[in-house]
Amino acid sequence: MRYFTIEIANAFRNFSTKSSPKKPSWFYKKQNAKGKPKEKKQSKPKIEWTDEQKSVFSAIAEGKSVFITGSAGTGKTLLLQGVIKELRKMYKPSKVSVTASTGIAAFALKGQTLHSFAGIGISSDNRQEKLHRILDNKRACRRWINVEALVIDEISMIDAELFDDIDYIARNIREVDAIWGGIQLVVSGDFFQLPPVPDKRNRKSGVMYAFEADCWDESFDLQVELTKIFRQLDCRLIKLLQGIRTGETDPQDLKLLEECCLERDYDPSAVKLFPLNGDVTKVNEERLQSLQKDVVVYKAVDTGPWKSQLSLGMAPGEISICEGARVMLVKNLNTWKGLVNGATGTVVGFSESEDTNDIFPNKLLPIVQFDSGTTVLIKPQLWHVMDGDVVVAERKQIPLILAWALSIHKCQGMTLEKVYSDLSRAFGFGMVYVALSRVRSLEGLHLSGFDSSKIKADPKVQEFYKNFASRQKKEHLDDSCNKREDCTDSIIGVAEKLSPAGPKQWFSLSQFLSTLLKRS
Ligand SMILES: Nc1ncnc2c1ncn2[C@@H]1O[C@H](COP(=O)(O)OP(=O)(O)OP(=O)(O)O)[C@@H](O)[C@H]1O
Repeated sequence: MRYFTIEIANAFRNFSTKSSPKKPSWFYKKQNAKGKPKEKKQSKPKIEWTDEQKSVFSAIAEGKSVFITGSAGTGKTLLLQGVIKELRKMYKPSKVSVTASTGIAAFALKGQTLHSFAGIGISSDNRQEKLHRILDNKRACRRWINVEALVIDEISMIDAELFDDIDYIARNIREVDAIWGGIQLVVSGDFFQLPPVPDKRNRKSGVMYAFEADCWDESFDLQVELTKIFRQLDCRLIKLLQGIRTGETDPQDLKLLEECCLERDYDPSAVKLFPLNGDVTKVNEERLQSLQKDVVVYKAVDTGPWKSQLSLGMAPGEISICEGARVMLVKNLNTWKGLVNGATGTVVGFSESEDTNDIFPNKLLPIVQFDSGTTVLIKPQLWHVMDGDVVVAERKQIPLILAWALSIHKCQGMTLEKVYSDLSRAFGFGMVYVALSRVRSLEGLHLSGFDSSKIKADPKVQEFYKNFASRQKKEHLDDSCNKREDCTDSIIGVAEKLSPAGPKQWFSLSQFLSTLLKRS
């Protein structure tokens, strides 16, 4: 097997272009006057926000701090993207900081990790030491003073102590003795998904999740649980996943899972999900080598002072591919055509780039046939690490990773058509749920090494959501009582105004109406 290494900025210099592969017919279709493939203008699919999602937008517009939660596939990330747009209109874009607990989630929102925003790095300092470290860091201080709205995604992986530390830092640096120093906070995540990485601190204190933080309740004016699931349509799968999420599966659900374990013809287009990284690398390397084709290695070009942050995201520092390799897109290229983060396909060849841009002279780019049927020439893309609205690092790379196998940690947040998961080494809370909730249908799910003892939900999280549901129910009841009283008052008001002989003659009718409405 031969390897061709390509550094994107000098791409393909090492690669002989004399015998460049013949371009497929689709490549020449729809050329415009300048000889470039003509992109047909596509309208974006329309999003119909649900009432729950709309309630978040209203609260945001009123300057409220909001916690958005809900099962996998209820649209938390999509909603967050809409909210970020609104916040940027309300404040200046530079005043809105977008963060997440993991690099992958942060990149998906074009943000940065919470640690890097806060200026605390990965440290085990106590609260005061952290504060002093930030006070010595001018850029971090400026960020804290400048920010008006802070977004935090994938909150399930932030631990309670860090959540309290950051509130303390915000108050002290901004010198505002109000919760979070007066910042509008928007937090999103599902505590039934992957938990914080256990460390010495949270093991010792026994306090783990952000909702256990002292400042949690005070941090939000509104906490919303999204209930409409968009990712799956099959009621049986939705019920099964709800049971796995909360750790309460019934025998019928388990039977469905057992059927997914039955020997079926292995579908090579399914993504293999493993709990451990070692298994992922092994499978991908073995499959690549088994193809016995010339391999092209794409090396990312990284620039900017925060380059080190780039490796935390999904865009690989280096990717080796060859014809026949199974790959996955790690960036949304065209939502309408289904070329979205998580779309899988096969490399069917390479083609010389027609891009005359100086930075990319004569490049061979992979041609991928996606499982949806679309075949596309994949061009290099840019990923940014942002500090507010300033780009502090940039990566240029082909937006692909090998996709025979993926780790369950990496797939959190993705939607996948077909999954083959070996759960024999699944560990900890939420792992089985995260793996299984990626698929859209039962037909797309194939399991091995599964036994029901691997389904684990933390009792603390169960308790949190039980209280959450009863609180929401109570708030909903109070709200509808208030609305009903308002409605009764208006009807009585109208009746009194309409009375030709004054309000008194209408009294019995209005009293009757009032009693009726209050009773109903
Ligand atoms: N209001 C909506 N109308 C139409 N589609 C929606 C809506 N909200 C979400 N979706 C779609 O539902 C799917 C799942 O959404 P999303 O990935 O945001 O869910 P999530 O709650 O963040 O999931 P996870 O917890 O697994 O990360 C996406 O394909 C998204 O486009």
